[in-house]
Amino acid sequence: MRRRLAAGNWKMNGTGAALAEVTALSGGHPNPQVDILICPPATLIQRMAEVARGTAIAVGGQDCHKARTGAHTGDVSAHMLHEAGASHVILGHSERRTDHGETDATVRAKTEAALDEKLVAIVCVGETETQRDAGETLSVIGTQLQGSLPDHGVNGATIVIAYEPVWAIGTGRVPTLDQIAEVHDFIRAGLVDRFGEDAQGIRLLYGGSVKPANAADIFAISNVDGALVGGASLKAVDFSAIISALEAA
Ligand SMILES: O=C[C@H](O)COP(=O)(O)O
Repeated sequence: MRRRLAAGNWKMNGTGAALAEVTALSGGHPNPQVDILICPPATLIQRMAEVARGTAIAVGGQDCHKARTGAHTGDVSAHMLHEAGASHVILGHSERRTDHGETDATVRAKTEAALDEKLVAIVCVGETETQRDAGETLSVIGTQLQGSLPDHGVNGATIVIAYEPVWAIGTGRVPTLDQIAEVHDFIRAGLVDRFGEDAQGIRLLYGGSVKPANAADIFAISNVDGALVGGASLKAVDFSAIISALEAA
């Protein structure tokens, strides 16, 4: 049985004042029936880890470099994230793929670096609207998965997959429940085909305009084990409602 996961991606939002949201969230969920993760900007990871210590909230990064140390101005390594108190890292988010030209090979190298540091890697995949309209969704997802995941060390304790249709991120548009189910079933089958029965333990998150109002319907879908939430994770009141929906699913 996979323990469900509510993950918040704060993206480039949040300064010190936002740590109050973590305190509010932990107060509302002292003993949650699901895992809760927040991935703040790198500048807040250490402080958030201190605020979250002793609570049920885990803290993660939004990216890492493939190298452990070195001359890479502006980058943060998996080793540094771990040392700052992170237990997870989001990799291959479509905003990284677009803004920073990250390829599947880049994501794979970063995933290997994360696993080396015992960070859980949340590997993101998703099609653009053009690709969906062209009927390419499953082939795009399959290619991204094949290229972004290492051949070894992939199981439910090390990897989470987030399916995020690019056109649904921050737009208020959400695929139909059948469309989400189709992709999640496809991802599960592909993971089991490549990694064997261990892949049954890998959690699959849906991401893209998840809100309190649509969370319950999405969480009722087979092979949806939680969500990667952007905008609605910034305020404890919204994220809390999504967590409660996941607990009830
Ligand atoms: O990582 C999170 C996703 O990009 C979803 O963002 P959103 O919930 O604001 O659409």
